[in-house]
Amino acid sequence: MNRTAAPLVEVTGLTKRYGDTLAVDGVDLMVQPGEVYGFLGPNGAGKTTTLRILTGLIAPTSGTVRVLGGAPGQAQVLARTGSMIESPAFYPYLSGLDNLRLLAEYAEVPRARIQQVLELVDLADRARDRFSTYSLGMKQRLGVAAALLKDPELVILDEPTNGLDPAGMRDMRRLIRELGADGRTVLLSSHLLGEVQQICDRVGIINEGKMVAEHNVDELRAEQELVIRAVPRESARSVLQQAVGADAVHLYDDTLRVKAAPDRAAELNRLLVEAGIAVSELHSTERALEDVFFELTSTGTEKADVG
Ligand SMILES: Nc1ncnc2c1ncn2[C@@H]1O[C@H](COP(=O)(O)OP(=O)(O)OP(=O)(O)O)[C@@H](O)[C@H]1O
Repeated sequence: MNRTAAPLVEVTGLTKRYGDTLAVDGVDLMVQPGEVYGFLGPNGAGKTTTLRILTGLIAPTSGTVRVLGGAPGQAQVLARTGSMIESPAFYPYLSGLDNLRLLAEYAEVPRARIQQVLELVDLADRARDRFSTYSLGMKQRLGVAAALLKDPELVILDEPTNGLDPAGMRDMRRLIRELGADGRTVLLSSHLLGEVQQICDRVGIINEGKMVAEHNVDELRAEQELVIRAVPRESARSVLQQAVGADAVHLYDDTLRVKAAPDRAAELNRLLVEAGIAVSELHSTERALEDVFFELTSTGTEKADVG
């Protein structure tokens, strides 16, 4: 990630008011080149409103917004930005391919690019089928394909996995990770902490229009706990303490809780088994978004840019 280059998205003191509703309340947000940034918050937190402002669909009430060094909605900014805000609109009786052809013509994108984006989103095989026959996951992927037509530097996706079944979610997560690995900058919104943890480098948490925290995702991951049920328990505790440090292991009910990322589970399991300890349960705790909010808000509003 290039930290010295200018941020692709720079938002300061952003506010949007709808009548009496303050949908966005003084949000600061920076997205750096090459990062996958997750904008996380419950329904109604102000995510869609913020993304609509960033793509020039609506104007802010106050605050400054720079996207790719320009104002949102400017032609040269739009040319370098791909977005999918809410459900993408396509002609149901046209194929995915024909829908993309129309968009490519409008955006003056060479036709050869269409095949590339269809392959990127894994829709090449079904490209000639009518849009109306697509699963929701395929419809969303076509939306991402459309967003990628201009080969944009910045991709903005509003709740890209919303409403998808587990397989559809997995495909979409994989696709977004690929976009990030490709060096593209991605800003996505989600209400699912687990999803953001799997896809993003950094996460900004928004609640009731305000940014309550901004974190490097590795940090959030490090805060996760593994739950381990093993006998004899004291031997298990000492094996785990040797592996991850005494402070990172504690007893809760009749399980051991270990502050460690889920990807250490296999290694810890192996250490326990090698020490002759019987492990009957080992899983990571799914920290609910509400828990994270509770922790963040109970100690006052935190805003720490750790990127
Ligand atoms: N066009 C509008 N007119 C009036 N109020 C609106 C409008 N759009 C959004 N709001 C309100 O602004 C607040 C933030 O909505 P927003 O859609 O940005 O939240 P969100 O975090 O994207 O949630 P969701 O995932 O449910 O879309 C909500 O209280 C919503 O009701």
